[in-house]
Amino acid sequence: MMRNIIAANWKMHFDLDSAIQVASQMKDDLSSFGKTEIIVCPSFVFLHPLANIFNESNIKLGAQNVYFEDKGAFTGEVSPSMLKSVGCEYVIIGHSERRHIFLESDIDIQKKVKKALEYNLKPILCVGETLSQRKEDKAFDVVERQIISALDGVDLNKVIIAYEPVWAIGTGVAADEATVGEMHNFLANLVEDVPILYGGSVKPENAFNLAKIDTVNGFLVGSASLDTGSLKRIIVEFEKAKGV
Ligand SMILES: O=C(CO)COP(=O)(O)O
Repeated sequence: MMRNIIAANWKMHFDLDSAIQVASQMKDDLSSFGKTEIIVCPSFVFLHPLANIFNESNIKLGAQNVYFEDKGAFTGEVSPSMLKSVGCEYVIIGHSERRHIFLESDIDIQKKVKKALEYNLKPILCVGETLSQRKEDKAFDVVERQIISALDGVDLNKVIIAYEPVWAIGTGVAADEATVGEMHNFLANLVEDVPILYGGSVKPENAFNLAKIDTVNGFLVGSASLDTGSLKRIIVEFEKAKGV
């Protein structure tokens, strides 16, 4: 049975007080979900306090980035062992905002995936095409290249993939079900037995229909994950669609 996973990407939101408040609320409100794995990915600076909150709950902790060296003179970077030491189990790697705003290359992302796994930190690898790549009919080539490059020689058992079409992120309009289904089926053939999440404007209103797609094994949720109520409704819709 494929795992069901809902991951929350908080991006660069909240201050310490509000992060603690929302996390505590999530711990209380989301503890009844047993069939869906829940992963919350806050800013680096909130990882440690949130690890204490989620301790002994069903919510796991993820970071939003990691560096590909063990340690050393890399001002401003965060190593996998640092993340492990504060109770982090997962890490988002290759998010489109990292690729496009911070110019991370496929090679950077490959190195990050490998280094994370060396420390038993589980990567949530993000892939996805831009609008112009889709218009030029290159979506499948782009996503395949991103996957093959990032996962070259990697033990797939510990990896989660998130398909996030860049043009659907933060727009309020998710990719339609046919588009998501087509890409998820393609990915499921490319990397068998790896959970594949969809991300890009997931909200309570579209979660059910997206979750109806067999090869959608969960969601990576941005803005709708900042509010416990909407994240809970997404999980409810997801579980309803999956019949779990
Ligand atoms: O980038 C995303 C999750 O990683 C998606 O963000 P939104 O859900 O805000 O579109």
